[in-house]
Amino acid sequence: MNYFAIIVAGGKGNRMNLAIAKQFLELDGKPILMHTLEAFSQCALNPKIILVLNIHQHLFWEELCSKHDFKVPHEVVKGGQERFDSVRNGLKTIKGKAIVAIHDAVRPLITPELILRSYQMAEETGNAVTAIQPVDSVRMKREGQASEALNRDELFLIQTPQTFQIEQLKKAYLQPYRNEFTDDASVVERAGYPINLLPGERNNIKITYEQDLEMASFLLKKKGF
Ligand SMILES: Nc1ccn([C@@H]2O[C@H](COP(=O)(O)OP(=O)(O)OP(=O)(O)O)[C@@H](O)[C@H]2O)c(=O)n1
Ligand SMILES: C[C@](O)(CO)[C@H](O)COP(=O)(O)O
Repeated sequence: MNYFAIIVAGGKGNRMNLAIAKQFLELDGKPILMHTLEAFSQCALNPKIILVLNIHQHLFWEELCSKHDFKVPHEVVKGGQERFDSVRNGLKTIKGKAIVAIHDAVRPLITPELILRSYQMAEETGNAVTAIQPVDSVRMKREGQASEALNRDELFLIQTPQTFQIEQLKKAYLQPYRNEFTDDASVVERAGYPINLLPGERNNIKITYEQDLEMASFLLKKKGF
């Protein structure tokens, strides 16, 4: 079997509100994105890595790779307007039978072990979407209505990697973009495939705000990565 990883890094990091997109910010002396690629390069299945980057950042990335003597093999593909478009661009480069993991560049604490489990489960069952359960109580509030308690035992917080047999992804990503497509599972589910959840990791945080970067730095030191 052929194993691929599409690392989506084509975003602008608007919520972080810094001059530089968050995937290039330094974490323990090197860009966040390099930690993420290294984790995939350490997966026992040796996936081929496709990195999706905004076209205006390709040269900057090359410079960063030289500066940090970064040697993890990868192919660079141009990003799109939405995360959905970036994934679709990455997918276009993959031909033939494959298992494809899609992962946010800004989740650098992902472990090679979870990546491996994700490929194994997707190969056996069609797909594997990593998720953890909430520890806080949860309420739903619809406009004009009072808030309502939800049963948190029935709720899951979805992470990446989200890993699929390529047939599912190719069919799903033929659909036009919809606002509710916030991840790959929602796209594949709408194409008619049931989604299988795989226990994720609490440290696999998505760096969205500055506090997340501080937390990632702390967790990295603690784990002695
Ligand atoms: N057009 C886009 C938008 C997002 N992403 C990637 O998808 C992942 C998750 O997206 P998010 O955390 O929302 O990143 P940004 O879009 O950069 O952040 P923001 O929404 O705050 O602008 C990130 O690795 C981001 O680079 C992408 O490849 N292409
Ligand atoms: C894909 C994702 O990380 C799963 O939790 C999430 O949906 C990305 O959302 P964002 O708003 O693009 O960060």
